Amino acid sequence: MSDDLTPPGKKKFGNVMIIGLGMIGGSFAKALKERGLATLYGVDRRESELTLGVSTGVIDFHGELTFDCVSKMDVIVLATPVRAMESVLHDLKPLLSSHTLITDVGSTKGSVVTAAQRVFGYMPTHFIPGHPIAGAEKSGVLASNSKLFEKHMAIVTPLPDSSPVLLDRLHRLWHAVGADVVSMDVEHHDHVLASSSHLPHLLAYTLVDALANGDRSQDIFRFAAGGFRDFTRIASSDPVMWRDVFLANKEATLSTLDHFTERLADMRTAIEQGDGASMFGVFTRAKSARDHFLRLLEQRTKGGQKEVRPVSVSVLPASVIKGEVSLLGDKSLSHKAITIAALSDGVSEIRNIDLTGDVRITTQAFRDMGVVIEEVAADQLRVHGVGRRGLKAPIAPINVHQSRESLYLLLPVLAGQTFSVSITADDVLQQRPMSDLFSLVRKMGGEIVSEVEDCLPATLRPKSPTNLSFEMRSGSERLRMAAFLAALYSPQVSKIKLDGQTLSHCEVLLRHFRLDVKGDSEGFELPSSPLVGSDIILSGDEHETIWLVLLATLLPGSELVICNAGLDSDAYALLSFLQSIGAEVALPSKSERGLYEGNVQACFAELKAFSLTNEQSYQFRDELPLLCVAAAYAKGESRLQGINTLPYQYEDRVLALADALKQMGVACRMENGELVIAGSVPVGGELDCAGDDKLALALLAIGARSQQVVKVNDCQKLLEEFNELESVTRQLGFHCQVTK
Ligand SMILES: NC(=O)C1=CN([C@@H]2O[C@H](COP(=O)(O)OP(=O)(O)OC[C@H]3O[C@@H](n4cnc5c(N)ncnc54)[C@H](O)[C@@H]3O)[C@@H](O)[C@H]2O)C=CC1
Ligand SMILES: O=C(O)C(=O)Cc1ccc(O)cc1
Repeated sequence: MSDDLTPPGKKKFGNVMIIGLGMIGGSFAKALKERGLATLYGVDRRESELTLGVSTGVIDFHGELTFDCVSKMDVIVLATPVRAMESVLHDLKPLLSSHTLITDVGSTKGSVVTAAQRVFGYMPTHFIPGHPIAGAEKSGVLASNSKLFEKHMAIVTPLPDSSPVLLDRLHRLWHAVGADVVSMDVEHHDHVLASSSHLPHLLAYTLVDALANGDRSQDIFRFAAGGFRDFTRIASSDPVMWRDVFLANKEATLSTLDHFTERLADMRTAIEQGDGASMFGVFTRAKSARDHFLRLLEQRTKGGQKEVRPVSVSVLPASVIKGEVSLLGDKSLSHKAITIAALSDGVSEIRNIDLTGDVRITTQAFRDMGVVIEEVAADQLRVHGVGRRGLKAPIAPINVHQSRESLYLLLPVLAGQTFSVSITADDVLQQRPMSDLFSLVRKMGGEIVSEVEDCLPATLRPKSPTNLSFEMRSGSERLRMAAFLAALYSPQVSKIKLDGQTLSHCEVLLRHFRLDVKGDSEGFELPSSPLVGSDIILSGDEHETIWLVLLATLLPGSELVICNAGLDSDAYALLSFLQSIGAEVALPSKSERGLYEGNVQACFAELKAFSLTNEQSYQFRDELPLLCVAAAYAKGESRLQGINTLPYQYEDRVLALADALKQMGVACRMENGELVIAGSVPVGGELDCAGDDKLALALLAIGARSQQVVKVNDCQKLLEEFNELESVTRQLGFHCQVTK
């Protein structure tokens, strides 16, 4: 019978007996009872716990280990200390029938399975062990809490012969009290828990005992600060329970204790020798690992739901842009700089770096693989590079969450390491084919396996690398950087053929870190030589630069100077195109590094209508929404060809912008894949960017000279990507007002 089809009059899980009505048994009973899911019977060797159990509403009835009582149970839960379970099973054996699910909550699993095998001579199919990963340092039925298991994990450790129907019931039971259920094999469970739970309890008990019995114990406890209290809370746990755990999980505890003892000895040596660098390395890695772990835990306990508060941004018309600004480095450049610095030999200082949003994901991934990364200031990092092959195997899969940028940088780097590693992502990025990237990894000679072809999650296995020869079929800057990183692992020289964009930040960055990248618009040759740690100041965000230039062009009276521009050839070409249609823009000249670096200046100018060829539409695909706004304010009819041949995400964005223009009273239409926009003054009003930051900036630009205020909704992503929006616009004297 399925547990969901409960007959009328019977509770969902029927009769449940808890043997050992202490803190955990009591909490489980209370959770089921409060939810009306079962009739609860308690058994305990202490009568007082049962009486308290009934009077505080934790259970319905005293139970008994008699045939009459046991045979009517649907579920029996063993919740005594682990070493008492064998004698309980012994008492139960003659009373049991195979329809009853027997499970336990013990902190060790191997010993419970062995106990059952000793009692029954085999592992009964209806005994399926379990373990909630929730608890406290308290004990006894009065400490029970019906919410204890909510949003915590419950591990089940089925054996090959376990009854599938009863296993399903066990899952449902834990799920019903709010736990997330995971399945694990017994041996793995005991090793993992030995490290994550048993060792910390051992250390806490030993520390308190060592200090309590030392010479200065009075003062040590008198002057103990919060750290001591935090570290030793679990030394108040029940001694019987923990003695049983260490007797029951001897081998796994010894192995994690040995590993820890070695690391403690290293730390002792570091202190003895005054080796601050080693200490610093351990402390930074540990801090970042713990911060990361706490963030994950917080996400889990919040049910994985980040609270998203809708944000709108309004641009107030009749403003001007006046003044000088420096912009923060863009996020994609920030990801790249961290990656290259981590793979360099030696220390790099990166300034003007954007450390917000998903840049943290790339940073964390390298920290998880042993790179020490210090946050010197809000926009400055010091990266202690470990060399191209110096990363250490992470203890868990690398998770890129929702960041494609992190994924494209990390995958080729991981494929070049000598260890096996898995890489995963949040649901939105999982199961999305990324054939270009996976094929790049295979071209480097890497082995990558995934359940769904060319999708995450995936596992990389070390293989001997081959010389990379890669032809880019798109102008994607992300893939270009991925290919350059892949080239770092070729035995000799790599060749990368390009399609489009002559100069990008990718090769400029690599050259800055002393890699001799040779190449031109056709393609590149990269040597297999080390990267050298270097200091760098990242130039200002190009997309924000172009947006500000457009605003200055549209707003009469504007005079804008952006001091720290660093334009690649596409950004330079786009600003030159704006010049060609009438914009008054002064551009910096080419620096030695090949970028156009220095000041960009702009002031008001009247724009002429223009035509974009198919090729130009593709080249400017990232900035097409801004060009559509330019067309809306230009005199005459502009034509943008080849919109229907763009990759779908760019086409969608242009079409969304065309809709917004229509809504603002600007005439535009599609004619054979060509977008035609007739310049006129937009009306103003409320628009929605559907969470797209690039679209949001363009929609705000529509409001530059509109008749009424333009308010753009759904701007959370925009503020995440351009978190200086308010401060920069305020500094330049025009107002973007953020409302939550
Ligand atoms: N305390 C915690 O945070 C967690 C404990 N566990 C596991 O849960 C089990 C119970 O732990 P707690 O509830 O914390 O302990 P507890 O001390 O609060 O409860 C244990 C109960 O078992 C009873 N008991 C002992 N021997 C018995 C026997 N032979 N027959 C009948 N009753 C007997 C005791 O009288 C007591 O009421 C242990 O196996 C422990 O490893 C699992 C997860 C968390
Ligand atoms: O009190 C705490 O922080 C714990 O660690 C609780 C705990 C104790 C034992 C377990 O098997 C599982 C969880």
